[in-house]
Amino acid sequence: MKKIIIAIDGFSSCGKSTMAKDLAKEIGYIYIDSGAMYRAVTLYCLENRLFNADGSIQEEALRQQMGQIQISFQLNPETQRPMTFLNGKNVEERIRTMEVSSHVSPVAALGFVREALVRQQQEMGKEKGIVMDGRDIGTAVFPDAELKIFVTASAQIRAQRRYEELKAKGQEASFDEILHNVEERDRIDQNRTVSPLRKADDAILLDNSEMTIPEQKEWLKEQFEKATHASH
Ligand SMILES: Nc1ncnc2c1ncn2[C@@H]1O[C@H](COP(=O)(O)OP(=O)(O)O)[C@@H](O)[C@H]1O
Ligand SMILES: Nc1ccn([C@@H]2O[C@H](COP(=O)(O)OP(=O)(O)O)[C@@H](O)[C@H]2O)c(=O)n1
Repeated sequence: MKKIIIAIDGFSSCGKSTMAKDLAKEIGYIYIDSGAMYRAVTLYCLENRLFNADGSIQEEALRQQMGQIQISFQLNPETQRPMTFLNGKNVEERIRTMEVSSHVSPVAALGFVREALVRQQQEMGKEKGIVMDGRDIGTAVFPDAELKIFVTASAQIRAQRRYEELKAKGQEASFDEILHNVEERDRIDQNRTVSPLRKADDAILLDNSEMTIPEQKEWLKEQFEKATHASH
């Protein structure tokens, strides 16, 4: 069967990666978490002190150093989940911290950062057979993707899901801090000039507020079967 490109965009912490990973595993596609790439660049900025005291970014320094930021993914054999590597170091844990979450959106709003990462993302998908989740996959990275999903859920539910995720990792953070970060990131992501977060006209909208993980997995598989069946 012809391999396609599947783009899963949407708001922070609604379950995009979970759905994308589950489907990719089931149909034997590559899975790419584009958000992890923006988080890795943000971690690089934190580790190389490219943030000023007021939280702004030393943009020129970062632009000069973009060529030295190598991001790659390796599958964790135990969990079958991808691990994110920054310049050869496994940073999967660190990129998920609230420190990175509270710095990533301004980094992701920089045009030269987006150009560099989108080029890499498009390279990864050139053979198709890929599921990629993020904010601009169906609008900017793969506008011709054969299947586009846009996921949303109430901010409260999304914050609750992230709260439980961090708690399970032993990264305790207050629900209010997480809710604020989720809403703040969505506001910045939707209002930036470069590739703002928005639903592609041909994307299928899913509000998974009331859906369980198995239900959303089933729903996505059905969309995939329709898309590949229709494309014969
Ligand atoms: N439908 C759902 N119901 C409850 N929890 C969910 C659901 N989908 C995902 N989750 C959980 O919510 C957290 C965030 O999911 P994730 O896939 O990382 O979201 P995103 O990729 O949109 O940020 C994870 O802990 C995940 O297990
Ligand atoms: N394709 C993408 C993916 C993420 N991002 C940025 O990276 C941040 C983190 O993305 P993420 O998918 O890891 O965030 P969560 O939805 O997991 O909280 C987002 O808030 C965006 O600012 C982006 O601009 N474009």
